[in-house]
Amino acid sequence: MADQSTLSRRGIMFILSSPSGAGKTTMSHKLLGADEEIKLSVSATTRPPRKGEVDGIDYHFVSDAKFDEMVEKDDFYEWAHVFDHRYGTPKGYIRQGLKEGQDFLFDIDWQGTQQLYQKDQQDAVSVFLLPPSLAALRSRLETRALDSAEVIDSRMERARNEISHWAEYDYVVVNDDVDECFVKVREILHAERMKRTRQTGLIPFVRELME
Ligand SMILES: Nc1nc2c(ncn2[C@@H]2O[C@H](COP(=O)(O)OP(=O)(O)O)[C@@H](O)[C@H]2O)c(=O)[nH]1
Ligand SMILES: Nc1ncnc2c1ncn2[C@@H]1O[C@H](COP(=O)(O)OP(=O)(O)O)[C@@H](O)[C@H]1O
Repeated sequence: MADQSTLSRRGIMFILSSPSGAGKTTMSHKLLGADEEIKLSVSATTRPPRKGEVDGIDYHFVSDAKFDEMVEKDDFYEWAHVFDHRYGTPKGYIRQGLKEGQDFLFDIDWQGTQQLYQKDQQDAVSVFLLPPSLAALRSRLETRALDSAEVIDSRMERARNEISHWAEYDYVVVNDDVDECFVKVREILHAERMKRTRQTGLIPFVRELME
């Protein structure tokens, strides 16, 4: 007798986007800590590490020359210019992992989201986080205290442009209270795992059921 959790399914590319400071990193860390079935897709970036960020865990921090070389060798699933730097998703093990039922979490912007959808629509699920207000967004960037005033100003300028892409996402969640937002993000992931089209183990299960 199979119980549903043992039925095979395809993995999900679970994408979290938001304007900078709205809470993607916070939600990602909570999700990775609470859910054993999802792994972070670690991006490569030419941006310098922030205090507390670890190479290979938060990002692969690479030089401009190394990033050029990776683009040249077609090492990226997708890449984009964001702010003054480049960010990209290394191809690596993602395709194979999805086939084996591994879920991946992507903390990427709207440009990367569009590219992933073009490459693999069936496995992508995208969630856009909104701040409760622009004043709250600025205050979060200031409280995080990891960027200079100049960088914060440029991130606030970009916020309106990023927010304008909200309607391209499957789900939109307002991150007002952290815990409430996290419950919603988890519910989305749980429900998406149950989608009939992802559950490749259903056909043999139902066949056996009917015999
Ligand atoms: N397209 C794309 N965007 C990325 C990737 N990695 C990170 N980003 C986006 O780049 C932006 C800046 O990220 P970061 O410098 O870490 O600042 P944050 O917005 O405060 O987390 C965010 O919108 C990220 O979602 C990637 O691999 N591809
Ligand atoms: N719902 C929330 N209420 C108050 N502060 C929050 C909330 N969500 C995140 N934060 C704080 O806001 C700052 C920016 O969040 P972060 O997750 O780094 O955003 P992003 O990754 O989208 O740039 C962090 O200091 C984080 O602790």
